[in-house]
Amino acid sequence: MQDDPRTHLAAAARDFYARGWMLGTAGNLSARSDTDTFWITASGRPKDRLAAGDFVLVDRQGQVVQAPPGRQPSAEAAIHETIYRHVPDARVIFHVHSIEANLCGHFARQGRLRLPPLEMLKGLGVPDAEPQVDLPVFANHLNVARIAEDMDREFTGALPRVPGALIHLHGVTAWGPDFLAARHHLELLEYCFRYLVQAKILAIGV
Ligand SMILES: CSCCC(=O)C(=O)COP(=O)(O)O
Ligand SMILES: [Zn+2]
Repeated sequence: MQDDPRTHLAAAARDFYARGWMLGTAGNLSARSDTDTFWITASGRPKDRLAAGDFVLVDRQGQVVQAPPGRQPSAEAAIHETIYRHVPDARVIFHVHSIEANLCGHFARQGRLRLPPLEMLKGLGVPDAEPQVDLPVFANHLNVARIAEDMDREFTGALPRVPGALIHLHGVTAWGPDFLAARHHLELLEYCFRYLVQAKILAIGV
């Protein structure tokens, strides 16, 4: 059970819940296996107390392979499926709803949020001296399939330079090749969001 991805996902969810990023059942987490299936949180479950019965196994077409009674996959599973399809080394995906991520959506221009040129960007795979890096920002649609379609279109053109994407007035999604890397990527993006909000309050140009 120790190496069961569901155990790692539940631990990550408790951590993110404690940070205020997964309140009121918000967010969803997934981990891909070698067999082209992924475990994803069931829809509408409280993220501070996930158990094995709160995860659904789905295939790359979004079809349910294994589900505990009464559980449906996250309503946002199509977004995870889209990311796994486009990003070959993404094996873990974390989607959370922080206040700062949602405030930062207001700073986006033309579907892009310019990240602050911080040393921290190295942890997102950007080693440049004076980085000029944008995070893609997608419109939030009631129909999640439309968000996934927008992401599919964008990622078909080019993958983002950093392992993440923002959905306006909704939350951020970050990914990585393993649990630790995905968590670091999420933490670094959330750090950037906090920085941008504080910089705005202090009227510091970024
Ligand atoms: C209360 S959060 C609204 C839905 C959402 O955006 C989310 O991340 C959780 O949806 P899920 O179906 O994965 O529970
Ligand atoms: Zn969400």
